[in-house]
Amino acid sequence: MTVPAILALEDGSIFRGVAIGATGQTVGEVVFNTAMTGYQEILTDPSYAKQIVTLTYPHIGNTGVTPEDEESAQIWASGLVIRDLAMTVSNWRSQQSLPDYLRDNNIVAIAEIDTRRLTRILRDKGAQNGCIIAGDNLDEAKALEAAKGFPGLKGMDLAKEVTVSEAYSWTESTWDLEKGHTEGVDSRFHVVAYDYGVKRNILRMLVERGCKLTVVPAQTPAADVLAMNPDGIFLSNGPGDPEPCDYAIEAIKEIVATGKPVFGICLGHQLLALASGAKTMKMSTGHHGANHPVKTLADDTVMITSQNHGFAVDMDSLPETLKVTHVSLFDGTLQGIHRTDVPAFSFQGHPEASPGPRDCAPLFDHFIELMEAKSQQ
Ligand SMILES: NC(=O)CC[C@H](N)C(=O)O
Repeated sequence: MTVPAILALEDGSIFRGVAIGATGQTVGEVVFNTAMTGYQEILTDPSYAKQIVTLTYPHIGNTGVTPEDEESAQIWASGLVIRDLAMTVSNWRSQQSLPDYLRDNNIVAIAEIDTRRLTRILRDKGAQNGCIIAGDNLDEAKALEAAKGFPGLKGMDLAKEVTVSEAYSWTESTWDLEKGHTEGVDSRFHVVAYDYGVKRNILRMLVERGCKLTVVPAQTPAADVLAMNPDGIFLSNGPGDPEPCDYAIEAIKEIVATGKPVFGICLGHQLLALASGAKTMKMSTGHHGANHPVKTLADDTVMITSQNHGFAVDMDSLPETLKVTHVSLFDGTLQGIHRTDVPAFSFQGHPEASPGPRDCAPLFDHFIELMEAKSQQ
């Protein structure tokens, strides 16, 4: 039996469709993601907290879901909007269908939506706050009111909400076709990773490169991290606005001052920039997809990258100690920085992919090189 659903945007647009997840109501910032695959990794990326994701690829659900592809312990996206749900699941790794997975996780989702019309609105007007209601007796006015009532992500510190409560160690490495997820061996470096909403594949790619990982809560003071005497510190991705995360900015300032190697991804990149004296801003549509060209300024090469961010570091605000290393070829925004005075660098996109291309995996190798160089001093 089909259950009806509606999506309302703060600009007054109403879309009617069918529910493919839980019944009920959800609100958040509506953003579009252009990746053709990886809906499960997208849903479980903690950086999507308080966001409703619409996928521009029209046919979704055909490969089902598997616990092996979870990027965190739960779905963090506030909702899902798609054009067409696959009628059948066909993949040897699948353990559950997408609608069952959404219902089990109590996620409200809507299909049969004109996602091209929706994406044009988001592209032209910028990300919109929105509301999905799924169930009988749908009330458009109520959905519109809820969409308008969502305060928006600007000024919202979500890293401290999605982080873990206790520190833990992580030993799982990357996925192998024959072995599944492997365990790390021969760890050469101890890395403390700040969890602002970390994606598992980042941790796996560090383990794969010989790191022993201790993952710590977002609000862990720098002194506690330094007391563990790490070889390097990693700053994770995460949801919300980086600017209000004053505890993180403070801790990063202290850590960077020690001269220990630091690597930041996405929110971690923005926080390293803020801790170095730069400014961040809210973008209009943001970048969400798996095909974004990014130029490496050092050698004029182009990487196709995975992206998921709605804030960016303001290129005009960089202090002298920050050198630009990467720029987006879609809109010229800042994609990477390196400190000129200490071994600290960061990237705005997602080198861990998951989903997406692996062109920028060498950024992880650069972190290892910095730790190697430091250990030889
Ligand atoms: N993936 C991320 O870490 C996102 C960073 C930040 N929340 C943004 O939207 O820009």
